[in-house]
Amino acid sequence: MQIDVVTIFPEYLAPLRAALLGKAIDKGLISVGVHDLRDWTQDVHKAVDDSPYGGGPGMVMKPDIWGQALDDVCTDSTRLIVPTPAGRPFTQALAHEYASESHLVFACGRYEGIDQRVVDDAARRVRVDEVSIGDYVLVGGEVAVLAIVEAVARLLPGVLGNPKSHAEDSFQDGLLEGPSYTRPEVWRELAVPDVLRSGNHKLINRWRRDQSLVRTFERRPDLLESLPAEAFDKHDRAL
Ligand SMILES: COC(=O)COc1cccc(COC(=O)c2cn[nH]c2)c1
Repeated sequence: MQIDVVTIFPEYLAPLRAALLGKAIDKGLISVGVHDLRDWTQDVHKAVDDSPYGGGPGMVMKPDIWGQALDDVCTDSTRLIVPTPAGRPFTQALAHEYASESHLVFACGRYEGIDQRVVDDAARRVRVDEVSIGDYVLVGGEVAVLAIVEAVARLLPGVLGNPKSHAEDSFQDGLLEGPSYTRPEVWRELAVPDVLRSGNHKLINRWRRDQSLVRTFERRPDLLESLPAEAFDKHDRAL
């Protein structure tokens, strides 16, 4: 998979080459290109933003600069992803979709955002997703790109040590992951739940499922509502 990121802060993307992703890059599973948007400016001030039409605070990123950058970086098979607070939610399902793409391009917005015509024009040639990683406002898209790229890269075969660990991902069965424990058996007078040391895997799986359901009900009831009825067996309903 080829990943390209266009940003005015290329150094912000340095962590992409560290650790997990660094290994994936070394193995040739992913190749990452980081491009400085200012490389496409012609003026001495390398201006990338201007005042918003209609007035209002802040600045908007200029369409002409972005247009040239995306013309050079995108290809017909590109999936263009623009992190924005106004985007549709980035979810584990979308991470799986992105993991099957051959070329992801990320456009990092700053200030009050990118002139909307950049997205509208790009959508004439490539698939464009404006996605949100959460209901809060960051200063720019770079941090969101780090989060999205990590969520996608870990799904690629060969990137994670243990391929089975996706199967137990939170959201994999639409529920939140329950609590996990490791040695010691008692720590600061807190003991590991007995069932986990029983060796009875039928009971253990049942207990883990119950923990997931209770945690999801308590923390993310919205996730329960979006699950079909057949997702719950008779024991679940008894909870
Ligand atoms: C068309 O897209 C744009 O104009 C994007 O512009 C901006 C402007 C400011 C900040 C950001 C970064 O994204 C977030 O803050 C964000 C994403 N998820 N949750 C918060 C992007």
